[in-house]
Amino acid sequence: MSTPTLTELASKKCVPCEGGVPPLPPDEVEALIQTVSGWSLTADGKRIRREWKAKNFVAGLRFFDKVGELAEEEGHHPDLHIEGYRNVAVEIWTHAVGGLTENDFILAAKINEVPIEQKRS
Ligand SMILES: C[C@H](O)[C@H](O)[C@H]1CNC2=NC(N)=NC(=O)C2=N1
Repeated sequence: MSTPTLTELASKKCVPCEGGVPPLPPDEVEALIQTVSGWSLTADGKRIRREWKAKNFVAGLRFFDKVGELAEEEGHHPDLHIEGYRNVAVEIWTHAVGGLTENDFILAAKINEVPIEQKRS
C-alpha cells in the first residue's frame, strides 16, 4: 500500500463499514499514524487519539459540536472526552471491525481541520 498524504486523506470520504473486513495491519497503521499530525496510537493499538487543551468548557463543547457535524457527514463517529473542564480528547476506531481502518485516519485528518479555541500555553 502506498501511504496517502494528509491532504489525500482529508479529501477522501469515509465508506460505510458493515464489518467483514480485517483491521489494518500494524505496518499500515504505523505508516498512517505518521501522516495524521498530532494523533497517537493507544496502548492496545486499536484506536487513535489526540488531545487538546481548550480555552474553557464551552470552547471544548463548541469543538465537539463541529466534530459531531463532521462525523454525521462522514457516517463515521469518534469517542469524545472532556475532563477537568478543558482537557479535550478524541479517540477514533472502527466499531464494525474492532480496530482501525482507513476511515479512522480520514476522520482524523478532517478533525485536524476543525478549529478549537485553545488555552494560550
Ligand atoms: C452503517 C454505518 O456505516 C455504520 O453504522 C457506522 C456508523 N459510525 C461508525 N463509526 C465508527 N467509529 N465505527 C463504525 O464501525 C461505524 N459504523
